[in-house]
Amino acid sequence: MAEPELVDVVVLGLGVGGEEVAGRLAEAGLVVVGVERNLVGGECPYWGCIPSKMMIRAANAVAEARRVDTLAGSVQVRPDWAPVARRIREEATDNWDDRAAVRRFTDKGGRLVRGSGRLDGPGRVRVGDRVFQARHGIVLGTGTRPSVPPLDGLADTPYWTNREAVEIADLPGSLLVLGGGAIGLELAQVFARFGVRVTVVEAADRVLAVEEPEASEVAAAALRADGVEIHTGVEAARVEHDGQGFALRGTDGAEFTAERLLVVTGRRAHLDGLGLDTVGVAANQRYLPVDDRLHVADGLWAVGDVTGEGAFTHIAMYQASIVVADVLDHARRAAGGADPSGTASVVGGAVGVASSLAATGSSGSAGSVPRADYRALPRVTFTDPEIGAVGLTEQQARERGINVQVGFSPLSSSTRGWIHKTDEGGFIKLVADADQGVLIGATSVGPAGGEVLSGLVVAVHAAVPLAQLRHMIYAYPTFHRAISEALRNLG
Ligand SMILES: Cc1cc2nc3c(=O)[nH]c(=O)nc-3n(C[C@H](O)[C@H](O)[C@H](O)COP(=O)(O)OP(=O)(O)OC[C@H]3O[C@@H](n4cnc5c(N)ncnc54)[C@H](O)[C@@H]3O)c2cc1C
Ligand SMILES: NC(=O)c1ccc[n+]([C@@H]2O[C@H](COP(=O)([O-])OP(=O)(O)OC[C@H]3O[C@@H](n4cnc5c(N)ncnc54)[C@H](O)[C@@H]3O)[C@@H](O)[C@H]2O)c1
Repeated sequence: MAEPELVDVVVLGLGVGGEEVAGRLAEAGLVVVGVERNLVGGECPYWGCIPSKMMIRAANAVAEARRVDTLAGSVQVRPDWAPVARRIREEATDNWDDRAAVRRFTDKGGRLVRGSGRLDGPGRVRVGDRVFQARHGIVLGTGTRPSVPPLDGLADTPYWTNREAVEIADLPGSLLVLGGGAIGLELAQVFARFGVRVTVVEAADRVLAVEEPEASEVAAAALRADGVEIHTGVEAARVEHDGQGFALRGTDGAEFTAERLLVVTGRRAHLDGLGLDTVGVAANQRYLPVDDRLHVADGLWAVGDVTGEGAFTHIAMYQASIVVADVLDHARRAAGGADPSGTASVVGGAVGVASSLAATGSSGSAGSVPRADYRALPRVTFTDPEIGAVGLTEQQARERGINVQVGFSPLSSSTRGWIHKTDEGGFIKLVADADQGVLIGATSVGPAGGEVLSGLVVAVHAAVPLAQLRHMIYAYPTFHRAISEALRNLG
């Protein structure tokens, strides 16, 4: 067996969260090995947020141009996928090549080990026949993969996941989308706006079922207006592919056909084959349970989608800053004692950083390491209109026994909504804790729903008293001014 190589920290998986942790710890002077088996940067830049938002930007340009017909005369729009595919290939993903990301990491002092890593006992990671012993800890940021339902016939067909959908050079004539969640809705609207005949099949009784029912209604109506067929409450039973196209049959016998099938029915964490059992952590869990400093076990942290705290890039980045502060804190405290391994110079780097952080009050002692707080977790589904939400939905708040007040205001009744002609709908919905006198959740749907959300995130995060929110000045005529009306309607 190879002699273990002694390092400070090993980060397994260099997606959004892992790369951030590994890069910042390396910049802080620790000896950091980052292990990545695919592309440094992970799902978001190559097959997730960035290319999908480029697709959305293009599709929204098409839709906005068509709105000229209602507002300003007439235009003829002939959508073409070629510039979108080219932009994704050349600008977003560098043809799915991570050389720039690798350089970004190694320039910070990190060491990249390409391969599939697994835990090999406490503090140890194995990558092929190389073994690393991490003095200060291991961080797991292995992300997720599509969770594909075990439907009869599906496995043997050339179905798409988000990866194939993002990589296409040519559009299909028709597309079945299995799953009406965030990915399904965003991509369904894009393809429909480029002329693809799109059908969404969703098992729950509404699309985007995790958000407010009013948001689901607006999203469904907007997609239908773009020509998308939506079938909710349909349990898929089996799939067939005859070389030309797909047929999807529901348990009720309904059949849907299309040239292509996109399966976007959620994600599952990469935990199998990670060697979790070698450190006493159960491997058969859906996610890795973590505490508020992202600890999984002694000397073991997790970051990003694997934690199950919300599969969003901003959650991975938020958690990463906590992990960085906590690992540096551990390194500083370890350096305060004896240095059995004799890598004092490396630890000296960590001590330097940790103590200077302590001096500025931003980290450095256990008490000042920030703790994760997800009360004001924001999420935005980038359909048009955008669906922004923060904190609890009305139903979640009621299920917690909170004395709930709800305020609602349709965008169409605000001056800006009326001027804009928000035919696709939009609204502000507020969920307040009447006893505490603060907002605990909010939804903002509209042409700039994700941007309008920011003020509501501050309100929930900082528990700004309702009285103070009511006596704020909201610029006229903005979309966000609808918040003041929703506040007036709280009851
Ligand atoms: C289509 C789509 C659109 C999205 N849009 C948005 C959006 O608009 N906004 C948003 O906030 N979020 C969005 N997301 C979610 C976002 O992409 C994820 O939340 C984010 O990528 C999570 O980062 P992560 O570091 O946890 O994992 P990942 O990005 O999945 O990275 C994990 C990395 O670990 C590697 N890995 C796994 N196992 C091992 C192993 N054993 N050894 C070595 N390497 C390993 C993988 O190869 C991968 O590179 C979207 C996702 C998808 C699929
Ligand atoms: N804008 C963003 O921030 C953004 C965009 C895309 C994805 N994401 C992240 O990625 C995650 C995964 O997205 P997703 O859309 O794959 O998952 P999701 O969990 O959001 O939605 C999956 C949908 O598929 C449905 N479904 C599951 N099994 C089914 C079946 N057998 N038949 C029919 N429907 C079925 C579910 O009821 C659900 O509505 C999201 O939860 C989100 O965290 C974020």
